[in-house]
Amino acid sequence: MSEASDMGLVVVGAAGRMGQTLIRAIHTIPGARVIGAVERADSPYLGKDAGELAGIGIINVPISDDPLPVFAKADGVLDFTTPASSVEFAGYAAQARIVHVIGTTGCSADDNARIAAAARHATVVKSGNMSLGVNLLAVLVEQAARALDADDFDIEILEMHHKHKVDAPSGTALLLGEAAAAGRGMALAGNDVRSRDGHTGVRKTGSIGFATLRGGSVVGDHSVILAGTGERVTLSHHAEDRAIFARGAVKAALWARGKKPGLYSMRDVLGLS
Ligand SMILES: NC(=O)C1=CN([C@@H]2O[C@H](COP(=O)(O)OP(=O)(O)OC[C@H]3O[C@@H](n4cnc5c(N)ncnc54)[C@H](OP(=O)(O)O)[C@@H]3O)[C@@H](O)[C@H]2O)C=CC1
Ligand SMILES: O=C(O)C1=N[C@H](C(=O)O)C[C@H](O)C1
Repeated sequence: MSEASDMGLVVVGAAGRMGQTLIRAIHTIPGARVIGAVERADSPYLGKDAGELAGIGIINVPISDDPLPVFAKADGVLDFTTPASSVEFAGYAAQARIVHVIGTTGCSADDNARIAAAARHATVVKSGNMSLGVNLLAVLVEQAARALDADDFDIEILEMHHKHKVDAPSGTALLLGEAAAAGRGMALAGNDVRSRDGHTGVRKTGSIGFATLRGGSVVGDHSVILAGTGERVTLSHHAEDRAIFARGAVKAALWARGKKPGLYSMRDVLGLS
């Protein structure tokens, strides 16, 4: 049963894997309701009911290709789409002065700068992973990296995702890399090794390596390995259901409602900062 005070949310990319998972999640969470659903102009799903597509029955929200009128009547937007689309949606969310939760990964430095600029007017929560478990893992990784010296322990990050994923390393792997770098008191940029092939030479002390696996239907597996001489510490997270990301995104939207414009992280939302 929805209330007049419920947060009205628009799901962009409503027909996608996360879009449909979000529609189902919002349906079960008190205080939020779906008031709009957006897809690309040439989507075969335009005009279809977003609830029916997501398998929860008709919710009287047709999928539209025109974000502006939908954003104008919304309190927030949940966005798991593509980097270019998220930059565009950030501009519209800023115009409408609403909450924008961004789960999209693979954003360039330029994309992130544009989103940060939009966050002067919109309340933006952006994270490479919206789950409680991964954000707790990031805190643990930071602590472990701080406790285990770079001269004694090498940090490698391994991730596996389904065969449809288009970006690498995953947003989560990069988030965990940032946490490890913060624990070591250094920047990730310039210390990351994103792939290895051929005669690479020996490992550079203090670098953070990434390895990417893709296949099948894996929702998302991440391991941070701290490898010493004669011992290894491995900190891992295994996502079994996309609902963990969707519930985190709705939690972020409800948390951000009424907060002043700015760029926030899931660590802020979860009180783990
Ligand atoms: N932060 C987190 O916790 C998580 C992040 N993600 C990230 O979310 C993103 C989406 O993942 P996933 O759902 O698997 O991908 P999908 O490809 O299944 O879904 C993306 C959807 O967005 C649509 N879309 C693309 N551009 C636009 C646009 N301009 N306007 C409206 N709709 C658009 C796509 O349509 P079309 O297919 O027609 O192009 C598609 O339906 C990825 O970057 C992924 O890494 C995923 C899970 C968790
Ligand atoms: O594309 C996905 O599916 C996922 N993407 C995010 C990432 O890049 O880390 C989060 C999650 O692992 C699923």
